[in-house]
Amino acid sequence: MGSHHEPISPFTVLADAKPDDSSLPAFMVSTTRGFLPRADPIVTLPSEFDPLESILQCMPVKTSFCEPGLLASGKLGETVDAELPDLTPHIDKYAHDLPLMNALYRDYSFLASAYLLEPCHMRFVKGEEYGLGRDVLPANIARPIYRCAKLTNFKPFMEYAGSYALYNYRLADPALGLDYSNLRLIRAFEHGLDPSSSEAGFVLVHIAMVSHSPLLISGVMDCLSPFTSPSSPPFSLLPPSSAPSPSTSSTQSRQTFNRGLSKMLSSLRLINAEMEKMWTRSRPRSYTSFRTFIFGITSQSMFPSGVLYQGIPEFADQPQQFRGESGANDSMIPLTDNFLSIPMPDTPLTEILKDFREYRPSNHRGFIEWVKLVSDSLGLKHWALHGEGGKERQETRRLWIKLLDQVREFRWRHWCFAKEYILKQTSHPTATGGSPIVTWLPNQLGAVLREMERVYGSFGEGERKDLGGEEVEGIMDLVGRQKDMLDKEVRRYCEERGVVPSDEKREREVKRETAEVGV
Ligand code: HEM
Repeated sequence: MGSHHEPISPFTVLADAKPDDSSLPAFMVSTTRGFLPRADPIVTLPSEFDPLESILQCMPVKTSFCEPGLLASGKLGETVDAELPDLTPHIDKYAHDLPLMNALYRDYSFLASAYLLEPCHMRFVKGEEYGLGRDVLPANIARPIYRCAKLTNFKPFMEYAGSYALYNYRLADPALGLDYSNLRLIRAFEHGLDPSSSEAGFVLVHIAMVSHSPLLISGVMDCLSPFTSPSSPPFSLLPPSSAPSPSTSSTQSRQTFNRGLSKMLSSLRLINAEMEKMWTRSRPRSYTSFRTFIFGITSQSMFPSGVLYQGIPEFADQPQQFRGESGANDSMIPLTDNFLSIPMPDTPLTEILKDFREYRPSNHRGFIEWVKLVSDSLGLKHWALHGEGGKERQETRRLWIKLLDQVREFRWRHWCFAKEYILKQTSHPTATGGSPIVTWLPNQLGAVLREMERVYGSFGEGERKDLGGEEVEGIMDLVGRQKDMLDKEVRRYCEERGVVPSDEKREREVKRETAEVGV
């Protein structure tokens, strides 16, 4: 566990999201908008892009006029090939307006995914296997999406934040703000332009959850401020044996730290409560039909060798592979994982987790990495749980366990979603982001459950009793039960689907983690 006394250079989290400044990227972390874009997404494109707008309006299975659109009859591909001009030359005129570039990136990425996956959708609705998608993206989509993606720093394929979810809402009445009933989708594949549809509900629940992220971010910043601000009094992060007795400044710093943790906890509770509403806002049986369009082009049977982007010399005629949109690209849980230094097992599945973290706005990525750097290099977890601090330290421990419990709750509910929305509905083995569906989510959920037991077990018996009695004990009882349940469920799904669970491998991992990561 490292100790570090040099101040770490600060990361700028905006206190004013500057919604009118179009020279800044659409996505920058702020304490007012959190991980949402700095301003509500741009809906209307300049008139040069009318041909794009017109195809996108006619595209969904059910259009905004409630008529069957191009995807209902499988006519999107031929319409794009026959009617869409290459509008790339118009892009550079607006290149200074980064939020507009983001809107164009969103719109071209919707078109690209619909174009590539349309044949799979047509087979799916007939009850057949997905088969193969189109493996060539024509220049009239490839060139403009490549250009906008370069300007906005996204991959030239649909992403969760920049396109499908967080840059895809408008307010029905601007005066009513981000209230759920006021949110509408800008683009959709299936029935999503109807706000009561499952497609709309699926996307809008993500947005409603992220609307609670400002408090999470400001909690993290409050916690880290004594460590990262050069003007604050330094306090000890040394192991307990060599730590000096608590001084006023360290007590005050711990109080500040605990206030930050409480903010994070309030935010995560709101986020989890919003997530629970998914069950009614988006129905499990409807998920697999709009999901066809959000698959990626890596590790998917529909694109065994990826996709050739026409007209992009930089790609040198080599097929490209990108992960599909996935909540795995959301930033709230990765932020909390990094802040709490939750160790992930050293498995190929964790490599997928790291890869997912590449698919997000660059400012989000920078922030999450900065939090990891601060947390790891200062040995924050060790100080929080075992550093000096008297009764304030007990409070830190209580809050830390409750924060871990929120991450557990998120991942447990998420595993329940995966069972009901995916495993019960389809045998396709990979999720939209290209992760193996039976084992990937349990990889991280299992890691959190084990971390909770490890952290709790690192307190002395008397200290545990003093942690707040039944609430914390109740949390830990649940952890034990869920660990057993998860193991049994994963084993059963693996058996049913012929996936190798590699229990021995898992046991080896647990042993290694326990040996390596003392708290
Ligand atoms: C019906 C609802 C949902 C389903 C079926 C679902 C499905 C999935 C699947 C299958 C994955 C695995 C990665 C991949 O795509 O390949 C995943 C990952 C993830 N999703 Fe969702 N998701 C749902 C809702 C949400 C919501 C509302 C959020 C909120 C932000 C979210 C956040 C995440 C996160 C953070 C991960 C990474 C998990 C981890 O780190 O352990 N998901 N999701």
